[in-house]
Amino acid sequence: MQSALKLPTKGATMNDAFVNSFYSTNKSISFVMIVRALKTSELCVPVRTTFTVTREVICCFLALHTCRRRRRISMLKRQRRTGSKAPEGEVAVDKYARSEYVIIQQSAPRPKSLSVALAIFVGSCIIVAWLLFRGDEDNTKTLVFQGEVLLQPRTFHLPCSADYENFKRFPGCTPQSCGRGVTDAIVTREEALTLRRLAERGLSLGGSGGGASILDLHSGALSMGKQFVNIYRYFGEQIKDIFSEDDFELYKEVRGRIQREIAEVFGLDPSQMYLTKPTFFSRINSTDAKTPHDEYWHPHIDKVTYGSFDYTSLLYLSDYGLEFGGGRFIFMDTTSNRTVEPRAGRVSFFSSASENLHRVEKVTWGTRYAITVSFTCDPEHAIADPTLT
Ligand SMILES: O=C(O)CCC(=O)C(=O)O
Ligand SMILES: [Fe+2]
Repeated sequence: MQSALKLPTKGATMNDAFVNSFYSTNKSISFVMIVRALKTSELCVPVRTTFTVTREVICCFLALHTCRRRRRISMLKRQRRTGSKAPEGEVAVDKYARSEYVIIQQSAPRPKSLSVALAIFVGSCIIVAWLLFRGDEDNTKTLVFQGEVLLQPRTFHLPCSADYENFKRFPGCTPQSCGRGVTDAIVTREEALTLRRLAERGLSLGGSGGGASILDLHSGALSMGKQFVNIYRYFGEQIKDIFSEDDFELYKEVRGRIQREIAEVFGLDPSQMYLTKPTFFSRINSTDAKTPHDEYWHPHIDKVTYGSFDYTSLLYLSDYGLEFGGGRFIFMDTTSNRTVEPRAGRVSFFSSASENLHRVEKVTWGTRYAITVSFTCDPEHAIADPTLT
């Protein structure tokens, strides 16, 4: 934000120089550079907002202080000229009083404007902190913002639910410790956009009449109106004009990276984890649902909904807030909701039982693309990576 505030440089005090440097586009001062870097970087919006607000407050503070000081200096000069006595509390202007830099030794109590500026500064900080850290009415907090870039996984550990006791245990895979994680470091934006083009091409062959369409490359299931068709059967050899071997290779490669990341975070043996079904691309827009298949927003537990899941991962292929509104992923914890804002290339993963009850917000505008990639510990539920042949 470029402010109109521009103090004259002639006769400037130290504060003038400092204030001007905040707003100068030419002078290089490290703080200005940092602020500018923050503005253009992909750091989260609240951080940028905090910096902007703080910068504005500091500038107001300095400007106020400078005005006050100038008033006092001109008053002292006037008193010298007219020979009148300085008021109680004011002190001498030193021998450089007529030069450009004026140093005043203050014995007077702190001027009122300083206290006011300080109060404004502290008040603004409190308001900004409140805006940043308050929850919504339903106590919703954001785990990861779209504008953040997580170069290290952000992980959260949770006690495992009792659900796992009802299933056979597989050493090296069955969750000992449960939780969730998000990372932007294992799939690049370019890879995500390539996969999104694959989803767009595939889904353009069909698509639900409601807001949610899926394409499952493994089973071939594609939403079509109010039902599903099998793309491999329906389109036969034609499918090779739509998808390439490279597309399937990329899918396999990305799936492998996600598997290794989950294994690392949960302390598992990746060779004991298997891809399971369903594993599918989703495309969601704001069209009203026509069938229950379109109702993606209901709270659910993946292990209950899909049976074989032990670990769920979601690879997002589009950006929340830029390409669609709504559509945030919400973990529904006992006393609060935690959201993940989708970002192209972002991978969110979690243990699939009831410690991770979740839902997706309704998409309010635009189109949201994602892939659900799921893993099981049970070799009987394993599926192979999808292939073209
Ligand atoms: O797309 C998402 O963010 C979540 C989808 C989901 O919950 C699921 O596929 O089970
Ligand atoms: Fe789910």
